[in-house]
Amino acid sequence: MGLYNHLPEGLNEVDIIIAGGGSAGCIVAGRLAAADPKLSILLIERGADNKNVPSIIHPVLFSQNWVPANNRAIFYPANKAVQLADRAPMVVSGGTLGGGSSINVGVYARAQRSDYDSWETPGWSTEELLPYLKKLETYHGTGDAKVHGYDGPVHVSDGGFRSKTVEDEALRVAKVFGYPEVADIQDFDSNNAFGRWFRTVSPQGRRQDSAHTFLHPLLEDGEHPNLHVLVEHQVSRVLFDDEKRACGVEFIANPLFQTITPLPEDSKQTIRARKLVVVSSGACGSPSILERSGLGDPAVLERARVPLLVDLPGVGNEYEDHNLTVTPYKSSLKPDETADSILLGRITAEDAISMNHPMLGWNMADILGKIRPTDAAVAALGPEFQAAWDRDYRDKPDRPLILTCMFGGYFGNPAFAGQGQHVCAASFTAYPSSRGHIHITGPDVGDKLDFDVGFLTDEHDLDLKKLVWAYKHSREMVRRTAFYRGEMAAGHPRFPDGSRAACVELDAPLFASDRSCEVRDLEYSAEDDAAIEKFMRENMETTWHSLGTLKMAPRENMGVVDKDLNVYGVERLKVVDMSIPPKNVGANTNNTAMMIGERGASIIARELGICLPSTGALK
Ligand SMILES: Cc1cc2nc3c(=O)[nH]c(=O)nc-3n(C[C@H](O)[C@H](O)[C@H](O)COP(=O)(O)OP(=O)(O)OC[C@H]3O[C@@H](n4cnc5c(N)ncnc54)[C@H](O)[C@@H]3O)c2cc1C
Repeated sequence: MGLYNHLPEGLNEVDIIIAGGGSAGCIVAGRLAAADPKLSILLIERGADNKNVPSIIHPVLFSQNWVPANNRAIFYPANKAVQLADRAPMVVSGGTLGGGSSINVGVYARAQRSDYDSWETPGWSTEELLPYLKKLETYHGTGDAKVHGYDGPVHVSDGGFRSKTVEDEALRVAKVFGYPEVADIQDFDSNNAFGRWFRTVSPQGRRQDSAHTFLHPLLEDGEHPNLHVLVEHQVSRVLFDDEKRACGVEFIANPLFQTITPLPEDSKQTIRARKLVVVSSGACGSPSILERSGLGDPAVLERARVPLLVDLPGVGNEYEDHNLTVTPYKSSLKPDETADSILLGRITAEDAISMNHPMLGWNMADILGKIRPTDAAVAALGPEFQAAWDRDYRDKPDRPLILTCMFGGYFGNPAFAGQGQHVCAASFTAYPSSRGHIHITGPDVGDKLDFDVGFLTDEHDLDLKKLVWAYKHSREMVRRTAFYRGEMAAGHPRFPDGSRAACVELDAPLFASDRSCEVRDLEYSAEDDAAIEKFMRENMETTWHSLGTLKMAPRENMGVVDKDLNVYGVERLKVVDMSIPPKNVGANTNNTAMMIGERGASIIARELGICLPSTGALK
C-alpha cells in the first residue's frame, strides 16, 4: 500500500508532488492517479491517516476532531484584536488526511450562481463549473436532477436520520416569516427561502471526505502503485531550478507525531518533481509555503529573512472567512429528537457506535435558510448599510445576507447545558466586508505566523450590523417554534436589568395551543442593542471558511494565480485549494473546495495530455 509515515527508501523523484491532502488535494491526487497509472504522484500531508477513524467516519462525532489533543485539526492562532474585545481568535482548519472534509460539520452547501460568475475568470463561471460540481457527487436529495450528479465518488444524502419535529417546525415558522420551502436549497439560485438540508454523508451514515472517497479506494486496490501518500510530514517550501521552474519540495516530519522531539537540525528532507508541484495546504497553510519559497510581498519576506524570488504582493493578503454566531435555546424536544445524548456524553461515543445508534450519520443540521432583510429592515440599519446593500445585493437577488440553521442539539461546553434537550440557532454572514492577512515571520515551518483575521474591521461596522440583525431574526424564529422553552442565558447577550428583551425560562410555548395568541417581536432598547454588539465582539467566531489568500486574479490586482492556477512569475507550480477564490461564496465552503480540486485535476490532465473519464466514477 502506498501510504507511509516515512518516505520509503528509493523514492527520490516523482512526476507530481501535492503539498497538502485536504478537500481539494486528495481529489487532484485521486483523479490523476486513477486516470494515468504511469503518472507517479506523491501527496504529502501534515496530519495523520484518517482511514476508519471513528470520530471521522461517524458524522455526529464531528466535534471530537476539534479537540486539540486529538491532532486532527490545525489551530491557527490569530493576533489579538481590539475590535474583538481584545480576543486573539483561533481559526480551526483540517489537520488530517482529508483536511476539512474529514473534520467538518458535513453540511452540503453550494455557492450561489452569481458567486462564481463574480470571479470573472474564463472557465470559472457557474455554467462552466457545473460539470465539475456534478462530477464529484452522487446526489440522493430532492430537486431538479439537471443541476446534480449521480455517479460521482461523494454521496450526498441525509445520512439516514432527520429530526422531523425540528425540521417541520422550522419550516412552518419560516413560512410565518414569508420564506417559502423550496425543494432544493442548493440549486445555485434559491434565496430568501428555506429548504431541507442534505449532508456529505452516505445513505448508510458514513462521512464522505475526500480521502475516503478519492484516495483510499486507489491505495487499497493494488492497481495504483503510482500513488504515494506520505502522512505526518509538512512541506516547508518549494524548490526551484535556475529557470524558476518548481522542481521539488523540502519537507520535515511533523513533530506532533514524533516520539522524540525536538527533531534534529538536519531532519529536513527533499524530493524532486519532474513535472509539477501543486500547493494544496488550505487558505491558512498555502500562503506560508509560497512565502517560505521566496514568493510574496518583498517587505514580508525581508522581515522573515527569506530571499525574494518573485515579487507577488497578493500572497497572504485579503484573508476572508464568514462570521458566525451560535446561540443556544432550551426546548421541549425529546431525547430522540436532538443529538444531546451523544453530544453531552449521556451516551458515550463507544456505546453509540456499538449499538449502531440511528444518529451516527447525523450532523444536526436539517434545515437551511438563505435570507435577506426586507427593504424596511435594510433602511433601519442606516444609510451606510443601505448604500452597501444597493451596491452589493439589490441587483443580485440570489445573494443572501445571512445563512441560518436550527441545530438539533447543543455542541457547546457540556458544563453549561441543562438536563433537557437543546437547539442552537447558527447564522453566518455570507459576504463579510472585512479582510485580514496571514504571513510568515521567519523562514521555518515552526515560526509564528502574523495572522490578522480582520473580523469586524470594516468601515461603518457593516459586518457587526449583519450579526446583530441575524441574532434578533433567528431569535424571533426560535421563539415561534412549539418547542421553544427560553434561552440558555449563558450563551446570549447580557441584557441590562429590567430589559424587555431579557432571556426567559418557560414551561410552555409562547402561543396557546390553538395559536389564538400571536407571538410579538421583542423590543430592543438602545442599551439592549449595545449589549448585543458587545456580545458579538466577545463571541463571534470563524465559520472555518478561510479563503482568498492566493487569489486567482490578474497579477496587477493582487492576483497570485492565473485562470489555470499557475503561480505568476514561476513555472510548474500551481495552487489548488480554497486560497484561490477571488471573491467569497454565499455558502459553506467544502463543496467549492472539492470543485476546485476537480477543476484543478482537469486542468493538469489537459496540460499533461491525460484523458480524464467524462463520468464521475473514480475508476
Ligand atoms: C471545523 C470545520 C467545520 C467546517 N464545516 C463545514 C461544513 O459543514 N460544510 C462545508 O461545506 N464546509 C465546512 N468547512 C469548510 C471546509 O471544510 C473547508 O473550506 C475545506 O475543507 C477547505 O479545503 P482545502 O482543500 O482548501 O483545505 P483543507 O481541507 O484544509 O486541506 C489542507 C490540508 O493541508 C494540510 N497541510 C497544511 N499545511 C501543510 C503543510 N505545510 N504541508 C503538508 N500539508 C499541510 C492540512 O493538514 C490539510 O489536510 C468546515 C471547516 C472546518 C475546519
